Amino acid sequence: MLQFVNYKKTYGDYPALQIPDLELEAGIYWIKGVNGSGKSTLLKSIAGILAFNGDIVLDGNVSIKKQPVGFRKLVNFAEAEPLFPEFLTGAEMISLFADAKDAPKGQEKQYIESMGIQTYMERPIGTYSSGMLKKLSLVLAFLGNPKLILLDEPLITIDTAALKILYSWISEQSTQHGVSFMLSSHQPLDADELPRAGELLVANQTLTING
Ligand SMILES: Nc1ncnc2c1ncn2[C@@H]1O[C@H](COP(=O)(O)OP(=O)(O)OP(=O)(O)O)[C@@H](O)[C@H]1O
Repeated sequence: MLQFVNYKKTYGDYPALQIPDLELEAGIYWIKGVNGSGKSTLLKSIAGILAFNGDIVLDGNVSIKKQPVGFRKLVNFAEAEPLFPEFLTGAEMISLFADAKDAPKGQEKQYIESMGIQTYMERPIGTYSSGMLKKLSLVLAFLGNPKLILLDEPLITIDTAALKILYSWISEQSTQHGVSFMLSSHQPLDADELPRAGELLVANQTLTING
């Protein structure tokens, strides 16, 4: 599903993360690692928002370097602490993302209703609490027809009801549409909800498949 080719990310002189050739099968992955090990660096690189050396290739033929636009249409990303323009409403933000991701018309409706965020869709994002913001960012990450969804710390700030809904979306997209997921989290994923999740460890400035 995802191939790393001589991947290397440095911040100035600091070698943050280096991945020799590695291929990940389709599936759901829990990215583990201590603070500062490089989890966000990894996810932001795959999301195409951080420059790096080497290449990342999706499904054997879509290279982030050679087909950056096509790659980004197939890979969605929710940041750990999302920042959106405060003057836009949630509905406007969703409309922007839906356009950019070529989302089927009306696709957002089921996610908005299921997450229960319809009551504040018309309010400016600047008035949202951190949990409301997180729920909006999770809805955005599911729009379009992604092959891979990257979720940085998705378990923080949302309430337990929202967490259950998120797990159900992940299971459904994974089993019914073959979407892969990479989730960074300091807490273990719920093994009852995502029984087949694999583990990736970010440590010693590299990424390894754990176990
Ligand atoms: N913009 C930056 N400039 C310089 N160094 C950075 C920058 N962003 C991250 N780093 C460094 O890269 C390393 C990896 O950071 P990263 O944010 O990817 O870690 P993380 O595993 O996501 O951490 P956490 O669990 O605390 O969120 C850290 O040593 C960090 O100091």
